[in-house]
Amino acid sequence: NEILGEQCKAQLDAEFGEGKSTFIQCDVTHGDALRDAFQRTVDQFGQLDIAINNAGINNEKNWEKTIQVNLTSVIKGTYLALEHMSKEYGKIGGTIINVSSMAAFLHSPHQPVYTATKHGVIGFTRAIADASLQGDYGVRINVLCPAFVDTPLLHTVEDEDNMGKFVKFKDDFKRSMNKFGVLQPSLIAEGMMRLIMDNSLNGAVMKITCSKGIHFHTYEPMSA
Ligand SMILES: NC(=O)C1=CN([C@@H]2O[C@H](COP(=O)(O)OP(=O)(O)OC[C@H]3O[C@@H](n4cnc5c(N)ncnc54)[C@H](O)[C@@H]3O)[C@@H](O)[C@H]2O)C=CC1
Ligand SMILES: CC/C=C\C[C@H](O)[C@H](O)/C=C/C=C/C=C\C=C\C(=O)C/C=C\CCC(=O)O
Repeated sequence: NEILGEQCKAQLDAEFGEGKSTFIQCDVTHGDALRDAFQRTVDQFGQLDIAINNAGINNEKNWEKTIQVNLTSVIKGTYLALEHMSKEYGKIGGTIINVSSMAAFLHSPHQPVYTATKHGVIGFTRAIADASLQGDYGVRINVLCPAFVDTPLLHTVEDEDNMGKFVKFKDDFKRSMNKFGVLQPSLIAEGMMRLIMDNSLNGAVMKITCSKGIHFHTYEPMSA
């Protein structure tokens, strides 16, 4: 979103001064665009410390595109970030956050493929975080799962162009929204800052909900 991206950069310029930020428009599914965006960032700032794979869509009609944006590009973004951060590549470490959703815990008939991608993001992130630890990459990799957040994405709930035949389940989805409430984006930013700053976190699954705020999912140890 070029307009919002430039507006965001202008706000950062006003707060922190010119030259501290850049906006690069990039379709994460498009050829080498994502690779180029990483390279241009490193060329401008000298190194990469933090990467957040956040782009996401909710399109059950073009569900292959949803897999490309929400899962394939998160994997691609993680691997590209590792090329610029991992000790494996002679770099100095860093941190990566992949954005999943509480949809990975509460499945809805309204968005089956979106839900599958968000499960995938958790599985991939936990496994690559283990690889980072055992392979001494020096990179912490965590996953963030917000519940409903007041952003344009949430307003596609009744949109047949996005939901396809599953739009008929919109009332089920809206009942969930009423039950669980809608978060403000500032709390998601707070969760992201915690994942960035807390050096003890790797492979963590952070959940953010109205009832419990910022907290972590715990997994039962697997017994034989
Ligand atoms: N809003 C919500 O209720 C929740 C959102 N999420 C996740 O949070 C993340 C951010 O979503 P929101 O800010 O809510 O939605 P949004 O629709 O406001 O923002 C999504 C952003 O992704 C960008 N994007 C979409 N396709 C892209 C592509 N191919 N290449 C590059 N950028 C692309 C859009 O331009 C937009 O800036 C997504 O991964 C979403 O699945 C997770 C849980 C709840
Ligand atoms: C058309 C809608 C588009 C996008 C919205 C996304 O689907 C979004 O990613 C979906 C979010 C779904 C959230 C669902 C559940 C929320 C649950 C709770 O808040 C439950 C409260 C506490 C549980 C605490 C815990 O289990 O740890």
